[in-house]
Amino acid sequence: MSDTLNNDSSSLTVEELARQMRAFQEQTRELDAIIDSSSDGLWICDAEARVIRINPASERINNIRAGEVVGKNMRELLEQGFIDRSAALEALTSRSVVSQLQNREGRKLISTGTPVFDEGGQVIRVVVSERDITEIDNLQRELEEQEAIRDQFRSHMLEMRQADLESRRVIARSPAMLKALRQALKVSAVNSTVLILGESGVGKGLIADLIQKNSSRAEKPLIEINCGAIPESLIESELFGYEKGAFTGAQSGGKPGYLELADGGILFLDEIAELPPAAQVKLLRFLENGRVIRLGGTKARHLDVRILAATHRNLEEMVKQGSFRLDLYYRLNVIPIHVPALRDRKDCILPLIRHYMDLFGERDSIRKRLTRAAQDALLAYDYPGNVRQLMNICERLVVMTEGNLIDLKDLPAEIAAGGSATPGPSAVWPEEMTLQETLDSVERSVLQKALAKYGNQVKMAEALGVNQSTIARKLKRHGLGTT
Ligand SMILES: Nc1ncnc2c1ncn2[C@@H]1O[C@H](COP(=O)(O)OP(=O)(O)OP(=O)(O)O)[C@@H](O)[C@H]1O
Repeated sequence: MSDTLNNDSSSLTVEELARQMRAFQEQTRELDAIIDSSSDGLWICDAEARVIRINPASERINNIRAGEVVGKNMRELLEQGFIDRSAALEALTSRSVVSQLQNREGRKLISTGTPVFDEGGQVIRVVVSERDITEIDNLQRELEEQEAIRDQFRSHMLEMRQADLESRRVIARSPAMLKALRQALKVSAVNSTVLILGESGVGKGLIADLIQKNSSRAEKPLIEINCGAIPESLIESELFGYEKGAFTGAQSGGKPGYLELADGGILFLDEIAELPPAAQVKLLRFLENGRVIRLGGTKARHLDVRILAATHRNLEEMVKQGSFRLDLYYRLNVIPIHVPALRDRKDCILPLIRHYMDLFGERDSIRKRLTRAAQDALLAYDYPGNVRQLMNICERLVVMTEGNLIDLKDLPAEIAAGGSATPGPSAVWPEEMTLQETLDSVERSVLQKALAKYGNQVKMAEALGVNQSTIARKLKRHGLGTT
């Protein structure tokens, strides 16, 4: 004891031993914490493949308690069918890192066995880590299913569009619409980019179809995409395609974009004003050099695609406001075609109504006619939704009206109101007229309208709420004749 106390070197050794012991205990605690907190399962086996330890994640993943396997040999566990493959055994045999895909308790695991060597090169341990990839696998499958659905939807849309095209006829009577059609036919023959402008529902899509049908690319599909309907995050990959692994969820083999699909044909970019800025840049590049690089790729593909674009927005105004690129606007606006609003081509209204009433009537085997009053009201209406709205009105009238004759009362209220409205007394007082003169003028105008509508005094009296003798007297005074 005194030796130890008096001998400096031996007392140092004791302290050093104690310090080393503390350090060792600390390291062991640290190691325990790492092993126990790992979300991957860990198995530690000795050189004979006997299980020394498993961590809580492994207990969870395999649904076992450590006590059930610790002390047992992996060969034993394999024989008992407890596991179907052992990464530990293979790592021991091959003396190298081994990864295996395993199915356990309905879950998918990746097990990696790593041999641990001593200084002499002898294997002293094998550490096996297990990762549960069931969720990742499910997500991957879901993604692939989503992609497949999207592809199906895409080809379905193309098929529907093809069928739709075959049943479409362009009705045009007014000079402005005939001019637009002539322009469309003229540009069909060339390969220039065309920008089709006009309000929503005027028939811009129909003009694009007409150009395609009469072009040298008629045998190739017209691929149409609505730039406003594709989510902003997808539009670039949809348009330009992507290479394998370009982003999370990308199909493993990569995918061609609509531009590639339209190679040799025509791509119709509807609602072009909604194209996000990054896609605007890429489209401009394509229009300049005819080349496309898929997302995540490096290889440029040369494509022969004619571009038709359409919008109901004022692109010039958007350029001024900085929301649309001027250079792209110039590239697209090589040949602009303006499709007039329906209210600016009243001559087209009745032929369109006839066409659609026949079409829907034929479809449902119903034949209906419009009264004169209903026709007048339909002619006087403004059609903010243009031909698309007129089409819907016709369908509703054919399907919903009782009997074969469609009258004013059968029309939607906003249209009937416009048609039946006899102008009320003018709110503006013409200053050169006396009150009596103004009243007389209004009375005359009302009588004229009622006369035109009913044609006889009895019905006029009924409609205007006076007796027939009053009507006769007033007609005489205004010099208006009746039966
Ligand atoms: N002149 C026409 N003759 C017959 N049908 C027409 C005519 N113009 C438009 N239509 C029909 O009206 C509907 C709307 O037309 P279209 O989709 O071409 O309009 P749009 O201007 O492209 O509309 P949006 O800007 O909303 O895309 C279509 O069903 C189309 O067949």
